[in-house]
Amino acid sequence: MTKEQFVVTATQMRQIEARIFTAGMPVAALMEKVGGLICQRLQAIISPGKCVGILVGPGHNGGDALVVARELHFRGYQVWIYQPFSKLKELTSQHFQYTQSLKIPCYQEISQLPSYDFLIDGLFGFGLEREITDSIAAAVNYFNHKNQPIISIDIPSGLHTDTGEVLGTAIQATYTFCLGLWKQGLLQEQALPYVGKAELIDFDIPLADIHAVIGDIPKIKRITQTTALSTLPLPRPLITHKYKQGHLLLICGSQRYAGGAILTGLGARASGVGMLSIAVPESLKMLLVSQLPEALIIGCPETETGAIASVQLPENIDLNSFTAIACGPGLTKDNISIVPEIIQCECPLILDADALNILAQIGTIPTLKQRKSATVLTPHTGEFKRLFPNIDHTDRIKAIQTAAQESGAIVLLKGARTAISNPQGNVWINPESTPALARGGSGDVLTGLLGGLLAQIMNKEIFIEDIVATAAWWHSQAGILAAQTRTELGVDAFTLTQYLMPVLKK
Ligand SMILES: NC(=O)C1=CN([C@@H]2O[C@H](COP(=O)(O)OP(=O)(O)OC[C@H]3O[C@@H](n4cnc5c(N)ncnc54)[C@H](O)[C@@H]3O)[C@@H](O)[C@H]2O)[C@@H](O)CC1
Ligand SMILES: [K+]
Repeated sequence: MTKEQFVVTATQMRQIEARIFTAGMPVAALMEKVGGLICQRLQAIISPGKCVGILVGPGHNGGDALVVARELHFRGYQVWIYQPFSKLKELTSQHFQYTQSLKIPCYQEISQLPSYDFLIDGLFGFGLEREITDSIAAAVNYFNHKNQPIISIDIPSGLHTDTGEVLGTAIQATYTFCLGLWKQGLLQEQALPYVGKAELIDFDIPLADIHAVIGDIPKIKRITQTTALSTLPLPRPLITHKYKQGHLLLICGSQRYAGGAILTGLGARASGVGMLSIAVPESLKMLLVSQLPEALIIGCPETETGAIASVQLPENIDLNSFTAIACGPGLTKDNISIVPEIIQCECPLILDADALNILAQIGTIPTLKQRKSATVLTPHTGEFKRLFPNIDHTDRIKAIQTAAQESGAIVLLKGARTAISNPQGNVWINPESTPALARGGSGDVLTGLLGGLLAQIMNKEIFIEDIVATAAWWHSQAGILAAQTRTELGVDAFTLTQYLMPVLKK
């Protein structure tokens, strides 16, 4: 595993740190090393001679900031320090004393501060334990309103290290240099407006110490390009045929939402699945044939309102003929009997969109308990709340762990930081996405893509959860690539499907 994949809480980081110190690494030496690495990155961002304000807190986050202040001072930057605390931790205090002997200007009141080009935020790191209040809160708000770039050391001051919640107020960083290992809070959706561009500063924590604290197989992992591309493109043997490369059944669409079926189909197409069958209301059949000529389109009897009344498969085929089924996009809730019918299948099943709304209506847990094989639920926040009304979702990671455990399903909670949990509580977080994907139909594309990937892994040694994580990564990377070429407003769901392949070619 690479360091980029690990995610830690404040407690875990403290335990890892303690192991390194117990093993003999001097605390001051580590701070010096970290400060030096931060400086190297800063010099690439801030040109020489610029004025840099350094915000110094009472703990070791402030200590890091003081090492940075001293180094930038010697590298020819105009540095000043804002340090409003009466009591500092010992090491921090020593560094502070030295910066004062160097005559680096220091201020305690924001009213006295000179102007600046950049700000380095070393107020609080993972030691923040309560809300920021009073004059410190006022200072944080003052710096945020200045609209000058801020670089936060470890985590924007004011964010909860684990949940990403704002404790009182928080620095809105332009960049966050996360130290050593990714802090869980930086990957939580609510932290996003504060984190800016986040990068990891690796300071050589021994793998043995990481594993000793978070286990051999970490509970929470960041999805990275390396992990995603370890399964993509799915390998194909030289001698094979279409049915050996997966047979996916999509159950989707209605007269009201015909486009959802097409987009789901196009997502599935991009997965490379060997055979694609799509069950839609009979009246949509020709439309689907014209859009997806390679797919077997199954016209189903429809309700008066134009929804699928029942899934009628061709002769010699039943639900167990497929290697995966995905159900939901564009279904409507007009016929709720469709979900109890589909969950009888013995292959992996994805439930999305209206299939989730129906599931919420008929009872999530008792319905899913009847399933014998894997189920993947792909709700957005609104659907999640309907499915699991009793689960507090302030901490999205905890929420999906609880949901997955209660339901026995793999839960993929969509959002700016899509997160996935399996019933054992193992979590995968997608660390990169784009608001360009906040658009009708983009979830349908994900369902098709995921379905197609799931259908193909049956005889391969790939875990379902890993392929779910891969699908989330692939989908968001396609959105990012499309937004880069077409702007954030140019990524409609159809366009998105056209950028899935280029992600892999890149
Ligand atoms: N984990 C590691 O291995 C390393 C950690 N380092 C730095 O050390 C930091 C953690 O240092 P600390 O544990 O000293 O913690 P912090 O520097 O995050 O701050 C803790 C201090 O702030 C005070 N405090 C907490 N909440 C407050 C509030 N709301 N208002 C006012 N005061 C408050 C605490 O009493 C304590 O004195 C990391 O974030 C990182 O920057 C680095 O120096 C090097 C290596
Ligand atoms: K900070």
